[in-house]
Amino acid sequence: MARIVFDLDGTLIDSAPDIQAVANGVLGAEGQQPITLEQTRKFIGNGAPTFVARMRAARDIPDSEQDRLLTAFKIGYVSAVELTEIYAGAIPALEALKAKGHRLGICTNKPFKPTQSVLAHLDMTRLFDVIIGGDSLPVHKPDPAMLHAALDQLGDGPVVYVGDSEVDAETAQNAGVPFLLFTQGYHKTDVASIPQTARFDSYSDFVELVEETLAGA
Ligand SMILES: O=C(O)COP(=O)(O)O
Ligand SMILES: [Mg+2]
Repeated sequence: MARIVFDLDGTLIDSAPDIQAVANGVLGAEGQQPITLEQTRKFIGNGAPTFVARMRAARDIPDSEQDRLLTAFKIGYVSAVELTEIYAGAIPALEALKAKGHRLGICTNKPFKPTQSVLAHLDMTRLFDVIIGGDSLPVHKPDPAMLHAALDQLGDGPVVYVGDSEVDAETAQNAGVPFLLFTQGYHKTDVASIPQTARFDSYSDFVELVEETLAGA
């Protein structure tokens, strides 16, 4: 049986509307204009500190405000669950993989507490044997240590990593594992230019794609 590890934001859940709302709450309290959903999607991927730095840069807020605004952002982030939606077909696909005996994990740059909150809110915690957040280790993706930590906790067996961004592709390359790219998430460049084993647009044929990838690995 295999170990299948997933990124979270932009891969299993469309969380950008919640992240945008938290960001705009922080900006509003500073007397700043809001950021758009499109900007939010571009700023996601490298964890909360980088998101806040990109948000500040969009509003010309100086570096000296980083720690204060990151603290405010993280406070709002823990309960930011109401606007997030699971991508169509993701839950049946995860359940089918589990039913086949595969072990599933999460490896996200989202901080651990908001990860726990949103997974619990969406009744998804039950699906995963390991959850590693962006602040669970001293380093985060694209450092392969997060993925290695998740894989170690899942035991033995072949591996697939599933994500939506350039950061995930780099993480998979750094860890030397096959990478499946979900094209509907928050990538910044053309999907064809992102290093990948294969890519998919919908979860309807995802289980077959995983089995093919495992067979070819
Ligand atoms: O929080 C982020 O920046 C990205 O989260 P992800 O790693 O689940 O895409
Ligand atoms: Mg992602």
